[in-house]
Parts: sequence; C-alpha cells; structure tokens
Amino acid sequence: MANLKLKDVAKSYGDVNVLRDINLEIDSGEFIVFVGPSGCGKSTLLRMIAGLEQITGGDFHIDGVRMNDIPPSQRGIAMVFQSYALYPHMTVRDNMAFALKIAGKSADEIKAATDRAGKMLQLTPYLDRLPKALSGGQRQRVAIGRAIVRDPKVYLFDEPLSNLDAALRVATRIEIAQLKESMPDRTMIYVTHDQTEAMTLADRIVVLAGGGIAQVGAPLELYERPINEFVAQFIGSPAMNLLPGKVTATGERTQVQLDGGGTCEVDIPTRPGDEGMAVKLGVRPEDLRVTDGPALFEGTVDLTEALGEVTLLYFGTTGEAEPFIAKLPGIHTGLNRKTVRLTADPETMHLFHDGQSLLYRDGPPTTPMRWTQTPKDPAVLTDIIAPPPVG
Ligand SMILES: Nc1ncnc2c1ncn2[C@@H]1O[C@H](COP(=O)(O)OP(=O)(O)OP(=O)(O)O)[C@@H](O)[C@H]1O
Repeated sequence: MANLKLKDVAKSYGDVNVLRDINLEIDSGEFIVFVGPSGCGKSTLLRMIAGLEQITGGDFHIDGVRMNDIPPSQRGIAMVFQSYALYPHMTVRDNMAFALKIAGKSADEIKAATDRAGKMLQLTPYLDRLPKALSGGQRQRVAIGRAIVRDPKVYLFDEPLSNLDAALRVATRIEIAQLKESMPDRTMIYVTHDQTEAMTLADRIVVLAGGGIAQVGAPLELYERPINEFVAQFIGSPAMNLLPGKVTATGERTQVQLDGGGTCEVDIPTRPGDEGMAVKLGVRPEDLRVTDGPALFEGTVDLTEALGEVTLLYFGTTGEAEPFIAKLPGIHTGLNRKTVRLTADPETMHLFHDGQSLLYRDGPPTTPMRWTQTPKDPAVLTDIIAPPPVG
C-alpha cells in the first residue's frame, strides 16, 4: 500500500521551468496514467517520483514521508523503461534476480521470487534463455519481471510498450492490465503517448500541458467532460471538431448560431446576458450523423477513409484550419465531392468560451455523467450470457 502526494511540485533546469504547480494525490492501488504532448514533462515528473531527477520546488510524500531527498533505492519504487535495459550476458532468471542478489537475499528467496514473477508473466519456459533469444514483447516482460521480484509499493512505467509492434503492444497491454488486477494494492504510474493504453489502463488520467496539469479524471470523465479545448482535442481520436459561433438564446439549453451558417442546440446551460457571447461548439466526429433536417455543418467531402467498422469523412482539408471530420458507423463509399449535412444530439456537444468549457463555469459539474446512466437492459445481458436455443 502506498499513497503519493505531490504538493506544488516544480522542476526547472537553470532558468528553464519545465513543470510548476503540480498538485496531485494518488491513492494506494490506483493506476495513474500521465499523458500530454511531446516535451510537456511527463517523463521528468515520473523521474522525479523515482528519485532520478531532483525536485526543484514543492514537496513529494509517500505514505506521509517526505521523499525529496531520499535516494531512489529507498523509496520502495521500481521503474520499467521503454528500452528494456536488460543485461545481455545474463539469463532471464539472472536478469530478474540481479537486484535481489545485490540486496543480499538468500538463494531460496531469489528462486521463489523469480519463479513467481516468471509464472505471473508467462516467462517460465524462457528462464534460462539470454535476452537475444527473446521477442521484444518477452524482453519487456522480463523488464517488468525485474520490477515484480523486488515487490515494490509503487510501479513506474515510462512508455513501456512503445518499442513493440502493434500486435505485441496489444498483447502486452493486456498483460499489464492483468498485472494490475493481480496486485490491487500496488500503486502504478504509467507514461504513454497511446490513447488506447491511457483509456484502458487508467483509473485516472493526468493530462499535462504547458508545464502544468490541465485536468485529472477517470478516462470517460475526460472524454465526456473535458475542462478546456486542449483536453477536448487531446482525448479522443480523431480529435473533437471545434466550430466558432455565438450564443443566440440562453437557458438550460443553449442555442448557437455557427459562423459557418448552421445552428444547433446544446445541453449546456447559459445565463441571461450571455446572448451574443462568442463560443466554440465542440462536437466529436463519432457523435455526428447525416441528416436532411437542420444541420450544424454542411460541406463537400474532400476525402473518405473506409476503415471497415467506421468511415471517416474529411471536409476542408485544403484550407489552413484543421479539417472537419465525421466518423460514421459502417462502410460508406462514393461520397467524395458529395455535399453532406451533419447534425448531433444536444447532449453530446460541448461549448467553450475563451478556451474553457462552459460546463465548468460554476465549478465542477455535479450532474451524473451520461456513461454512468446508460441503462443496462437485463434482457440484452441475458441474451449475451446465455444465447437462446436455436430452433
Ligand atoms: N537535462 C535537461 N536540461 C534542460 N532541459 C531538459 C532536460 N531534460 C529535459 N528537459 C526539457 O524538459 C522538458 C520535458 O521533457 P520530458 O522528457 O519530461 O517530456 P515528455 O513529456 O516526457 O516528452 P516526450 O513525450 O517527448 O517523451 C522538455 O522540454 C525537455 O527539453
């Protein structure tokens, strides 16, 4: 068990401030994922937690003990790197055992720990092999095994899957998810560029941007309720479309007239006096559907990408602005150069003013999120669990 607390943590290299005002509390057993654009300081923050980088401002505690000046080896932390960093001349077992030997553990203890890690990571058949006789995915599992044998309170992962090809990434991601399930009281912090890893592994995602924390929340919370335009466009793929416009009617539902000509209603309240306010309407590509009624967007398709399960339609790819993208279920072909009208439901759309979501204007929203309300139809579930007999 280990809870972590970062209070006003900052990092600078000489005059260059990389991180500031990092305030974050991580509970025992939580799986936290750091995401953010390249160079935003994800690895630096992880390395400060590990003790591999000096913290230049603020305080970092593990279980109430200040860690700023505690050396890495005494923090109860193990770190798994992107470049597996295995010893090439040592077998899998010896690679995993190395830290335990240094720590003076007995041969029996070492055997028990490496057997256990080998079993957890399905490495038992490979314990006597050298790293060069393993696939990339197996090597990364050995690197994870090296962390497991030390039985740390906190696991840190710095983009552990980014050297693997697509299929191995998926397989190893699932193993990491299972590892988390098998060690529910171990705290894990994971840095990644990969949306799927962040969305599927995290209990909470920390979005870093511009040297600070943009938003912290459960994956679906960030997806459904991004606090600002940055998070809105960072979480979700393709990125959320943003359309400039102005408020034309206020109330529980807000009416927006878009600069591009369309109009729409959004399920976000505005106040009397907000009429005329400049806003950006946010709509996710997957929330759009074709309509022959009132549209929030009408355009000529420049490019179609049929991916099988979905089709992406691109509009305005020639201009300087980001293209507008729609993601429609199923396969659609022959749409290039056709004019398409698109709309979306009021509860799926977002409104931003000066870059900030209007949903957070009076503090964090208190109404339940849509994904928590989705009714689970017992009939459907029963069908899935026990298909009806045929005939
Ligand atoms: N030793 C250093 N001296 C000066 N600046 C540094 C040093 N190390 C890192 N930085 C800067 O700190 C910033 C954060 O780097 P960091 O590697 O933490 O970012 P990141 O979010 O992990 O990036 P990426 O996603 O590309 O791996 C970068 O702008 C980088 O140039």
